[in-house]
Amino acid sequence: MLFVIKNLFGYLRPYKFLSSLFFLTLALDLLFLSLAPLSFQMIIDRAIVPKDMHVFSVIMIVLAISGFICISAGMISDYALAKLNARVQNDLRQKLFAHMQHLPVSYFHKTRSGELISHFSVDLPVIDRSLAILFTTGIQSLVVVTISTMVLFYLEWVMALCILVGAILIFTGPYMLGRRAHAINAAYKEQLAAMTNDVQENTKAQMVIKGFNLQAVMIDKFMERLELLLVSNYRKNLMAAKLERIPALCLLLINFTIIGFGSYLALTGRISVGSLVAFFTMYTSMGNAVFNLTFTLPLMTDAQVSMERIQKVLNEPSEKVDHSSSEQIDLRTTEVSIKNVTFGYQENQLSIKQINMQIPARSKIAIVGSSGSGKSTIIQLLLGFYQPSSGHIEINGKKLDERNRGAFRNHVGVVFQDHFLFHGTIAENIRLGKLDATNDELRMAAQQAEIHDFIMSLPDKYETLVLDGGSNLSGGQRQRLAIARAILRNPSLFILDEATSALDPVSEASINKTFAKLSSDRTVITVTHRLSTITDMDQIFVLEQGELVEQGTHSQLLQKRGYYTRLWEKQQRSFISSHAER
Ligand SMILES: Nc1ncnc2c1ncn2[C@@H]1O[C@H](COP(=O)(O)OP(=O)(O)OP(=O)(O)O)[C@@H](O)[C@H]1O
Repeated sequence: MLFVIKNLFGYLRPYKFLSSLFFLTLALDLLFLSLAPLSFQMIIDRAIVPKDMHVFSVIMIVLAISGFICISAGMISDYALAKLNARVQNDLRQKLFAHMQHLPVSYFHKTRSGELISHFSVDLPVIDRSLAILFTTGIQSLVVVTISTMVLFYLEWVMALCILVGAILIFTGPYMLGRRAHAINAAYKEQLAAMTNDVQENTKAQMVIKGFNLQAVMIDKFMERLELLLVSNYRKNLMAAKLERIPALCLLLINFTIIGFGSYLALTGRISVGSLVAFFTMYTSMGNAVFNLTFTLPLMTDAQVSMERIQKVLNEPSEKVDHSSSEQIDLRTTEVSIKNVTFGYQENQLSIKQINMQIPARSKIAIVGSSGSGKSTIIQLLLGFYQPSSGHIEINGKKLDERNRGAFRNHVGVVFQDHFLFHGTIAENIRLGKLDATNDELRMAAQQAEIHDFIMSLPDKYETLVLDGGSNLSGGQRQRLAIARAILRNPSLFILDEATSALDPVSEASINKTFAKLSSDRTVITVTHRLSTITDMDQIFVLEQGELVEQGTHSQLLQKRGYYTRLWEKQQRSFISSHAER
């Protein structure tokens, strides 16, 4: 509970004025609510029993004025809390999302996307609810209990002592269950995140599922997941019920004791009837407050787990990128050197072994090799997504990890194998390459990527909506948009990782010509399987099982009659046979 309260107050720190307004008005509101039962004693003992109309009128006027102040204060505190709560939620969403943007690619490779989504869809709403309830019911109940206890001690200390002991008993049960409740809640949230992940994966895989008729298999798999979630949910609900039920039982026991003992004191004339009524009224309001407090206990456990889950993401170290730095990199006069680089995604499994590559400025190089030979891994290392386990990469003669990676990436135009398009218009998607690009620049990039004519044939032209991931476009159209995005950036280094793999050979040759024109004074690194597209490259690096096995120009490599020649001849044979079949 303390952890939750400390965190919630931490979230309020930036809003000093609103917080002060809230707590001040809340205090006024609660002071009246807590002391109101005392008016029964005054009215009975000082007005009704002595039949004093004047005192009665004064008490009623004081009550009316206090009531007005109390209602106004309550309304202001509602307004302040509503605003505070919305701001805190907003801050947390912003903080979490901004932090995610700076997490390294390796984090996303090892974390299920459903897990991250569940922080927004499950954990943040829990914090929202806990803040609302703790700062209304929670604080209200706590203040009522504190003030009531003091007044009860003033009215009848022996009975008050009984209540205090009872109140301690009420919270002992939930306190002892705390650790177990935390574990159960954390397990439930993990299962919930796994289910979110399954649903997300399923929506993305619908074509494969329908194509392979896997609906029944998917439903069975999901049922297995739901089985686990069901058990976990049941445990969580049962624990929440226990956390509420145990205090409720204790409270009943105290009620019984207090009613009996209080009535006995009044019967034996040790306290006045007014005091007894005031005591019972005060005790009833205190009992309600204690009861409300017990309701907040399961929520506090829930909030603690959610806060810890969010904090875990926020504690993940960010990638070293400083976009604000003005470090200048000009690859037109420099080179890229990969020196003795070894790397494995897992410690005991190397994907790249002792690779050396010299890529001079303005050169066009290709990296080829069979599937899984490590081509894309080199690109990921080059972009600084991962750190080599030994060796290093130099850009412009300076180690990449000593450079400002943001500044370096500003000079790179990259087209990935999985070119992602965002939900938005075609223009917005291309403009991501250069946010301040003019419409003319945008059109020019689209023309160079040979997608302009297609865009103009659409009813909404550049304002056509691209659905999530570009699902309303063909693979080739998506690829061309991604190429236009990279061209618009006007980079000094093009990195093309299977950038034209979705295009037909004629379109691919045409786009390659565009790149050749564009890159006359730039460095181009191409990863490809189609050897026919790289015959005029300045240098070709051939990888096999993470090792650099050959390098040279196309003709030099053919003369070696090694691994490259075998790959080349294999592709030529399949090209000839596919043409012969037509
Ligand atoms: N994120 C990752 N986590 C763990 N292993 C990975 C990851 N990405 C790639 N690998 C492994 O690293 C090796 C090299 O993969 P890489 O993607 O670099 O090959 P590639 O030559 O680009 O293949 P392809 O031509 O099929 O795209 C493979 O064995 C692959 O399984």
